[in-house]
Amino acid sequence: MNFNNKRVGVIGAGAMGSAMIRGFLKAGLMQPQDMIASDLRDNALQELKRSTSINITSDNSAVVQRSQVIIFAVKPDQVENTLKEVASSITVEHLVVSVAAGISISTFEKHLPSGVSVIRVMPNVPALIGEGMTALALGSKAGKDDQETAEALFSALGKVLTVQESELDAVTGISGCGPAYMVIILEALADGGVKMGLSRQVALQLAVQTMIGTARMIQATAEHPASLKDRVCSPGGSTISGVHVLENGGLRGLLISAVEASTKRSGELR
Ligand SMILES: NC(=O)C1=CN([C@@H]2O[C@H](COP(=O)(O)OP(=O)(O)OC[C@H]3O[C@@H](n4cnc5c(N)ncnc54)[C@H](O)[C@@H]3O)[C@@H](O)[C@H]2O)C=CC1
Ligand SMILES: O=C(O)[C@@H]1CCC=N1
Repeated sequence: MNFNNKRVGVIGAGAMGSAMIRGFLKAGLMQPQDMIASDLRDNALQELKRSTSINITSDNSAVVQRSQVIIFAVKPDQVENTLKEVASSITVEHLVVSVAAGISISTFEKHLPSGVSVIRVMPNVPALIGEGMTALALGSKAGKDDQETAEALFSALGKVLTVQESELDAVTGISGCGPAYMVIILEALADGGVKMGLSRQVALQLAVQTMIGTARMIQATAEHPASLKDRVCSPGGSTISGVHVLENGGLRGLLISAVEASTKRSGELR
């Protein structure tokens, strides 16, 4: 079986490239023989081959030749070189997908033969376990079929939204970068528990399940976060004492500034 009779190739098998590959396989969307990945690092490719059995190559053009959907997952500063290397062998039969932060659709369209469909997406690392968040934006040549292909591909990795390309830097600032913010919060909550005498293992388990449970509850009920906070804060109780410390420390302002900084930085990468 392969995905809608389309073979998928990934150029750049690093953190995000390999998370997507593993996510597609885990979701049963395609079989290992229908996937190919290229990278400059032989050890990364060998490890991917060992753990997933997908096809690997050090030759980016082999990915183009053997795939209908080509996902560019190299660092933003490597996109242009990689694109120039393979652009002439890409045809209108291909769908080009880029996950590179900040690299515009027009950069791709400028280098590719005219008529090639491009979709720019911003996934995140929880794609690895099917809990990803992906936003996608359509290039000028991408049609309904291309959108459906990309949505089917990325919905195997979690939730998918279609947005305007102009919104993708802000998407990057929240969900692209967000896993790093979330684990910093988790680690710090666990540190608090350790400071108060809990074992690291117990403290982390408490923090993780609290984050999952709270997020799932907001997702399931669409309750406003402030209303849930109010329900947890008993009058004169322990939560409001902790909330006071967070407000004094400016946690909200810090998180807003973090999203703003990531969004701006993403915009500088193009
Ligand atoms: N790490 C993350 O959480 C997310 C990353 N992204 C985007 O994904 C892309 C990749 O990021 P990461 O996976 O974090 O970086 P990474 O450094 O882990 O992976 C990039 C891979 O590309 C390979 N590479 C470099 N030049 C190459 C070339 N010419 N041909 C083939 N392979 C080449 C590298 O050896 C490396 O394995 C970036 O554009 C980033 O903006 C998007 C969303 C989330
Ligand atoms: O840090 C970065 O630039 C990439 C984009 C989103 C997550 N990681």
